[in-house]
Amino acid sequence: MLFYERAADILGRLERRQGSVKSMTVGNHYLKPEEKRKMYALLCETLKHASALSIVIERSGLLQAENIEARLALVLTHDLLFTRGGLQHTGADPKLNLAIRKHKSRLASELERLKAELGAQSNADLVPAHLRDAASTFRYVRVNLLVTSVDAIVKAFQDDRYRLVDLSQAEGRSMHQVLAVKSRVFARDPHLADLLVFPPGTDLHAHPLFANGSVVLQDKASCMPAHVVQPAPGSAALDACAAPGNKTSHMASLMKNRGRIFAFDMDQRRLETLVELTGNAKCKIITAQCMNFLDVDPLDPSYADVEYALLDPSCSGSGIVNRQDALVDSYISIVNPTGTGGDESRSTEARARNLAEFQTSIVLHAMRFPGVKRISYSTCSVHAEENEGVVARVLQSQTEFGLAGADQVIPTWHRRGLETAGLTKEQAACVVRTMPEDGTNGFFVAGFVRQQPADIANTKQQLSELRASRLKEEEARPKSAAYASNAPGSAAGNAKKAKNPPQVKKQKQPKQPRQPRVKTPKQVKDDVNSPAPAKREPPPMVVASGAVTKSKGKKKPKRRVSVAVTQL
Ligand SMILES: C[S@@+](CC[C@H](N)C(=O)[O-])C[C@H]1O[C@@H](n2cnc3c(N)ncnc32)[C@H](O)[C@@H]1O
Repeated sequence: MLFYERAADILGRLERRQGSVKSMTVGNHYLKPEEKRKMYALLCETLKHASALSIVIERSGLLQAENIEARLALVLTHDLLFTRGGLQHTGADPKLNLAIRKHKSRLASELERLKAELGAQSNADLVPAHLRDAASTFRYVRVNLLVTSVDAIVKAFQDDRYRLVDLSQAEGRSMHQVLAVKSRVFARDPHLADLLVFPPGTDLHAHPLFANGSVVLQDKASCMPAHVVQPAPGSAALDACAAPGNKTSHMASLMKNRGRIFAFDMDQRRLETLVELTGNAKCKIITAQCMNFLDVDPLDPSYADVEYALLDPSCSGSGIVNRQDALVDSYISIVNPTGTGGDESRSTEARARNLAEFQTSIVLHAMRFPGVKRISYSTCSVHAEENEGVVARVLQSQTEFGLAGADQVIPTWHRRGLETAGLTKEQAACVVRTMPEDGTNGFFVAGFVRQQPADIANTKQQLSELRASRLKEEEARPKSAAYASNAPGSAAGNAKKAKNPPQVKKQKQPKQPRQPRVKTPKQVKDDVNSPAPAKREPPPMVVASGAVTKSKGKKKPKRRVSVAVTQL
């Protein structure tokens, strides 16, 4: 296939949602290495300008005159009108190249006419506003208080020629005006004390302060849960769905590396990333366990002193501002304005329902830990069913916990919950939402606080009933269905993970002795119950630090962590 034909083919696949722009361009084995970036750029730009290009093509009569396919016309017209070099000579059949060039002046005059109609000064102004918004999310830098202080980091950025601006003195100017794209400025975040804000597009991945663990690149919304759960230094906390560990490391930062954090996740690879990331961030109080949280026994004495629970379970991710997704969605709405996604939207609804059930069960399970007194529940979803809906169900299902008041849940943040899905106006005011127009991802956070002491006898009874019903469900399920139902929270998924905890300890490699990076529940229990080694500080916990190969004095080769990008 020639270059433009391939591009048109990928557009068709994007319409059918058969993959992402990235996977079908930079991850496309049919493309030569030198073509991959070009193809990626062509598709992103064509998608961005698809609405303007479609109008120009239609008005020019190109499709009828040359009898060419609409997607092919889009990519060809893009390059013809929007790139300096024009059409790539070998990008299409020479006859087609010639035919399209014949229409250049007509297409160009239609483009100018459209710009005049829309008051657009440049081609960039033709990009719809909602796609520009997606690119305008601020970059947030969380200061790792285990390594440094906010003041020290502010000074370090100033020394690096970044200018500190005071948002409280902005006098009616929007944050986007104060922190304009490409300017070398930054500000202290007005809501979260350990956060700094940089203009959209700032890339600090190569900055030494990121490389040495002094700062973590984490979206603002994702920094809210740790501030809502507010774990006290020296206490014990749990993170139920922890990997890749951004919120876990944030809790450790707020706890000043004092106390302990039990971090659970059922995905071993993600948990290994957690161990690495939290190790880079110098966290020393995290015990990482590869487990389904729903299988963790709240009455296990190891967790008796756990007072705080951060719950950030899997969700639809509908709040994540991903430019490419936004581009594809927008393109599909142009080429298929009436939408033929009936089945798709039905399955989305069903998925949201299943997720909400799973999310509710995670919150209710955390409430069974007798010492837990404060919980944060969060999702990066904008669907009420996964957010306010889950909160309402949790409140209806038990009486020991109530909603934390608005004064405890990022009180200065303006956007609160929706008065919907069973929440009253007062309850909705207690929870927090963020949206892309706030310069963050779409996100939701609620806090729960214990109102009555735990009824341990009742909890025990509930737990044994729960286990019995899961076992029954598992036995009743036909074997062949096991894989499909291995979703988070499903009984089969739980049973599978619980029965086959990953054995990371690899004893059979005498040349490279390793300590287990992620401990099995039994190993963790042994650690918790065994006395602290005399010289270790802090003592008994499995430390999720990068230093896991101390034993033979050999340095472990540094692994690159691909997840260390703007983190959710
Ligand atoms: C939204 S991500 C968590 C992100 C993480 N809190 C952070 O800030 O880095 C959800 C995680 O939940 C894990 N998960 C899903 N179901 C789980 C379960 N039943 N028990 C434990 N972990 C689960 C997934 O593997 C995934 O890593």
